[in-house]
Amino acid sequence: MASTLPLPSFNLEGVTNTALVAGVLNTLYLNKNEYRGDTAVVFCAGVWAATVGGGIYNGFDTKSSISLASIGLAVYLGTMIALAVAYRLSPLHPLHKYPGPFVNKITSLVMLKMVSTGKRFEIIKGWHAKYGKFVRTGPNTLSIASVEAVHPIYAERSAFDKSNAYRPGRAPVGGLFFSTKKDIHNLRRKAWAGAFSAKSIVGLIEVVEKRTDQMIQVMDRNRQKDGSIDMSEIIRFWAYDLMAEMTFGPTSDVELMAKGDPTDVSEGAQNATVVFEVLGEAPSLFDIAWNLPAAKEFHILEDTATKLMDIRKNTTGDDIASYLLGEKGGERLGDEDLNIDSAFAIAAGSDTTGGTLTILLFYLLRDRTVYNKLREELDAHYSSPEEIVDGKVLQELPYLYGTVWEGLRLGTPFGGLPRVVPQGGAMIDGDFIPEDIIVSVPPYTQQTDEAHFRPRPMEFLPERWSPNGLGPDTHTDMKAMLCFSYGAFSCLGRIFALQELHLTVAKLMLQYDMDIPKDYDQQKFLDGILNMRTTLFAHPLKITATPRR
Ligand code: HEM
Repeated sequence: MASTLPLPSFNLEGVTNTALVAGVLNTLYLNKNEYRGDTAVVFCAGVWAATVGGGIYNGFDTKSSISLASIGLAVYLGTMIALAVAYRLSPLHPLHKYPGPFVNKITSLVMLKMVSTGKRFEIIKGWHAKYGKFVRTGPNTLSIASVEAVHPIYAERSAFDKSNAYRPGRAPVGGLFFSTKKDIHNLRRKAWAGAFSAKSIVGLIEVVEKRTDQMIQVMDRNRQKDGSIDMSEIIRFWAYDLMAEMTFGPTSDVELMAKGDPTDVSEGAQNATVVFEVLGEAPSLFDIAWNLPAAKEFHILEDTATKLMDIRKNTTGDDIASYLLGEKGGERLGDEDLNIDSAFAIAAGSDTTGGTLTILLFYLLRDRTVYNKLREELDAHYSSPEEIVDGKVLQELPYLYGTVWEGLRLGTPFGGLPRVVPQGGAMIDGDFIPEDIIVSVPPYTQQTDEAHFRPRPMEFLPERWSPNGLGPDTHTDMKAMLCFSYGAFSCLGRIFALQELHLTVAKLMLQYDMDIPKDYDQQKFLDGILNMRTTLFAHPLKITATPRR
């Protein structure tokens, strides 16, 4: 092969040997050290350009120098890829004994592609059914379908840090959600905690009441000629308006229910969440993507939040911003952190609740027995939506409580909650897992497993949450519910979200006779649920809703 190249063989040999050695050394280095994707691209481009320059300097023509540099780069990258593949498949790899799809053991790009389908939740569940409790989902990642794994990974004091899947490309590190180290994250969480105290929640729930009343008006206004209403969009707009007001108080002018979404704030934010979720499987690619013109998309919500925060800074109020700005005591966050955290507040509370509510409504409306039982329970306590004055009391209504938890069980938007095994490794459900391995417990697999929820784990049956359950063989294991996660990084809005869902479902039920249109394709709706830390609905939910009085 060398004789066909227009290069003196000693140079070709020199370059290939150097590239080979560099490839071996770099593989050894990268096995223990992190690298940034964009830096790697710049490094390779720099070495390639320097080799071209060196060739020209040594008297070769440009074409020969480019060939020489390209061959060198190919040998360098080829060596690294070959060594990585050999190591990942060899018995020397710490995850060698764990089963999983063959190609997943070689490259994390398979997971990236799989996550981008929006069906990670179902695919992972299928893998656990095929391979068992521990599944090797990537070269260095394990999915562990086990209630025993939840404590060591998420809940204990020694629980693990978040993985690089949370590293937001090249964004300045910071922000509650994106702080991967527990100690740094703890400090930031303190700034937030007051916003969700029992006292603050009372004020926040008033916003839910007001916005849900507005949603009812919008539903009436947006009823189509055939009587149907597109609930996916209305719920998305409701959730964004609500969270923006909770975050910025009355200074928020995110009014999607009133004005629509001409600048695609809600879609842009959802797309950004999807990109974060997908590229989180290959953080080095995220570094590269961050520098591309398309990265504008990531910032639509942040730009909106920055503008609103600039206005909000000039006033005071009882909103989430008041805690981040240090108005209620505590330290004020720096400007960059304020912008990131306020954008995150809107995304964290809107897509999650909106997606869950949409899926909950679908299941509730399609089963008339479930629907009628809930209606009976609510009618026995209230004669109109206006009579509901305390969202907390609603959680004492057993059927409503079961309805909300079934919605959370089947509608959870988080596919995985990846964490890194700390130095020295850790015992997880009887297995010693070495340090630096990325582990996660898959929420949907756990929440729909017959071992934890029986009978009929795939069915929406609110009774399973009541004391008598679905009969003597009922098993409902709250510990298997990962929808809000556990421990240091768990959902701060959990108590609020539960009240919000109870209140909204109760108000809609008391306001309307609701149903799913006869010709609505229910299977298409289910097939179109795409979960990527946010829930996209490829086939929007349509319902009918006639005022009851
Ligand atoms: C059904 C609704 C919701 C679900 C299922 C949900 C679920 C979650 C989960 C699983 C996490 C942890 C994610 C991870 O570790 O990757 C999380 C974090 C968080 N959620 Fe929620 N959430 C919901 C609603 C809300 C609401 C309404 C708010 C605010 C009002 C909120 C605020 C937060 C915050 C601030 C965090 C970050 C906590 C931290 O990093 O310390 N969530 N949520």
